[in-house]
Amino acid sequence: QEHKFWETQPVGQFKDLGDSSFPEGPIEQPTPLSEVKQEPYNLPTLYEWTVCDMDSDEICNEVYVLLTNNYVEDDDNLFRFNYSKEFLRWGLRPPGYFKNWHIGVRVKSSKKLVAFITAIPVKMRVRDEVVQMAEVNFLCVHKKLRSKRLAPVMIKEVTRRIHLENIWQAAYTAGILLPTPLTTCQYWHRTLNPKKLIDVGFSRLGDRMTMSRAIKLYKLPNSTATPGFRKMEIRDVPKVTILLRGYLSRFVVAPTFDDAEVAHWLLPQENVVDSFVVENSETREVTDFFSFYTLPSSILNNPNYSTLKAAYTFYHVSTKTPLLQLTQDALVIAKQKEFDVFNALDVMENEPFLKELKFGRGDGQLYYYLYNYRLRESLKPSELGLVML
Ligand SMILES: CCCCCCCCCCCCCC(=O)CSCCNC(=O)CCNC(=O)[C@H](O)C(C)(C)COP(=O)(O)OP(=O)(O)OC[C@H]1O[C@@H](n2cnc3c(N)ncnc32)[C@H](O)[C@@H]1OP(=O)(O)O
Ligand SMILES: CCOC(=O)c1cnc2ccc(OC)cc2c1SCCC#N
Repeated sequence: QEHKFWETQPVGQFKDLGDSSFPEGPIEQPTPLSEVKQEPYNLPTLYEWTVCDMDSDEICNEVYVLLTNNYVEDDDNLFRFNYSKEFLRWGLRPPGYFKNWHIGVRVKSSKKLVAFITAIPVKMRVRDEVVQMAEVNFLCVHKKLRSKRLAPVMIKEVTRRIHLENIWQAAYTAGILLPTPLTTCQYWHRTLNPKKLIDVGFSRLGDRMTMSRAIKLYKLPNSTATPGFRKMEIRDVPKVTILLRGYLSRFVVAPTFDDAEVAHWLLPQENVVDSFVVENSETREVTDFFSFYTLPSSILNNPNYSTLKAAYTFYHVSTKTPLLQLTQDALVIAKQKEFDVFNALDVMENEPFLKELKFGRGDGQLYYYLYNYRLRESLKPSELGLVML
């Protein structure tokens, strides 16, 4: 099928699939910075570029409102992601971030924010190479401005600004198939509130499954089981950094985290990210770690519910406590915090515990992509150590 824009981009092309004669690595070489386009790409006349300063409560709110009404919906239009303002501030301002990579489009006359795209810097390891990349996310065009080829302009503009920082690779995900996925991942869902998921139409009662049986099926203990399981604190950062770096070195593609990045991404923040460590009471050693992030969704067209409270597994490391038990404890915490569902991708070593802990396979795929970087063949999800928001 035609990809008029993506055919022009340095990404693996569908026509080249199966041709393993290409070398692994960058597809295009860097351009001298003096040759990178200095001025922004042209927008249609009525629109103008704007930098969205996420420190400003007013602008952060405009971004929040645009995404709340126009961001990703599932195929059955049951849900639309409802990233919170504090989540957006967290996700978009990691150490070393660039304000002018938080790009908006406004209507010149009304100043209404009608489109958005972001990038953040990440040091990504691909096999044995650490490559400075950008993670591109939150691409959104207002529903009223769809199918006007605005997205390619947004993508070219964020690419230009990233190039100006002498960065030539990027990573991104999408729920749609584009040229050409690094890997294809599967969502899995662990029901915590069966009644609500049935009422909203996500889950169905099988013919032998009554509501009370469904509630019993998904019941969880009232407290965690692992001795030494506690909330992560700032004093844990150095040990968690060592644990996480060690664990992520197992995967073909994974981000590298220094202490500052672990502190940013993994220290608990209410309604944004929860993280736990297992500390051995004798040795004081931190042996395991688990985290999940909070991403609610608006429930569309339902008379009884407006919001789905969803937790998403983030990064975790198990060296002593079995991952199954660690995840079970995270489920217990999520249930205590009244999450309705606990979501996970089949990346890293997640697949084994998913089935054991009564996760159901979702019907949505998540495709991972690299920009301007070719791998000889696509990866299995278990070879990927990257979770994107
Ligand atoms: C070195 C640095 C490099 C940095 C850049 C790296 C690359 C970063 C890439 C971005 C990563 C973002 C990751 C991310 O944010 C996470 S995925 C979430 C994307 N956002 C949504 O789904 C929100 C709801 N949808 C919309 O707002 C619009 O439908 C969007 C804006 C999605 C498309 O607006 P539209 O009005 O529906 O469509 P046109 O403007 O007419 O444009 C159609 C063209 O856009 C291509 N398209 C559609 N959806 C795409 C998607 N999700 N990725 C990439 N490309 C996408 C499509 O294939 C076609 O090109 P083709 O003709 O070649 O097929
Ligand atoms: C109950 C299980 O489904 C979801 O949690 C959920 C919630 N909101 C969404 C909004 C947009 C959306 O667009 C693909 C999907 C969802 C999903 S399923 C895929 C995410 C996961 N796990």
